[in-house]
Amino acid sequence: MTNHHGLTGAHSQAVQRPAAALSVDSINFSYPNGHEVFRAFSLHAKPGEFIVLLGPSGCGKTTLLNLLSGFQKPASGTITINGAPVRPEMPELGYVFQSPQLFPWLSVLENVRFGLRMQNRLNAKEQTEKALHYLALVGLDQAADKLPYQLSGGMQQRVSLARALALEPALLLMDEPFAALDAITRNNLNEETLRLWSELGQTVVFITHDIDEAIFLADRVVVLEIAPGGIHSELAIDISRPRTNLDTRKLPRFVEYRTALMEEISDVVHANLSVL
Ligand SMILES: Nc1ncnc2c1ncn2[C@@H]1O[C@H](COP(=O)(O)OP(=O)(O)OP(=O)(O)O)[C@@H](O)[C@H]1O
Repeated sequence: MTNHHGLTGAHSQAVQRPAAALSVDSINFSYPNGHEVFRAFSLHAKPGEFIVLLGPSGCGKTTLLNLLSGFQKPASGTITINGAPVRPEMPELGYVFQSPQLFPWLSVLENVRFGLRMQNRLNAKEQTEKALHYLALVGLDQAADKLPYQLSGGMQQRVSLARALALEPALLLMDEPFAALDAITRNNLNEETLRLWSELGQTVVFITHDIDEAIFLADRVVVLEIAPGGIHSELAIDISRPRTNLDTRKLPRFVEYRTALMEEISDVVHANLSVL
């Protein structure tokens, strides 16, 4: 596909890092005020696995993502990506946050190019080409010259997904990326996320408190305890891929998983009513 930037778009380049193995081994973490969030917590993701962390508010999901990305350090224990201790500037890491966090004064294209520019990756023409490639993958190459305010919330979150993917991360950390969107847009972006993941193959750690979203996306759903806790339970999602909103969400097995996870979350909440 050639666009008015005179550059080729989707499917012109498919340079991917291999997916990352993530190991969290027996970490302990408390905030400076003494609030303990993790005690001897461990989590492992295989390369290419799609893990969803599910838990009620306050169980430590965001804290865990900050630890996984190296922004916070555990007091003890280790977190490694492909065997190397995690650091925020690792090229293997990509992030998508709950709000798109786009620069309002930069075009959509420049927002997606931004990380490549900051990391001095590629020359200017190649950066633009790569940005357009990932914009095309999220269906927004035609919006390259628009400013963020000209896009809907869902489109802005697509741009932020393209920005993360343009760095070709081996581990993509997604912190409730679609929580602020309406249900229809969220379902569409769930489908979009799976399509991109099946194409690009990175390891994904996705945080949500939405049970249906967790089942739809995951290879494995990890239910977290209220802090200070650990893993309450895990559920392998044995539903074939590709998954689509129309077909997958009505499967009897999907409904069984939903009931099972509602019970797990209810256990977590009822065991901790005093702290919620
Ligand atoms: N800077 C901080 N200092 C002290 N305690 C904190 C700090 N940030 C978070 N906490 C506490 O740590 C626990 C975990 O917080 P965290 O934000 O990771 O939970 P969460 O599961 O992401 O919640 P939510 O779904 O509401 O965002 C909570 O009890 C929270 O009050």
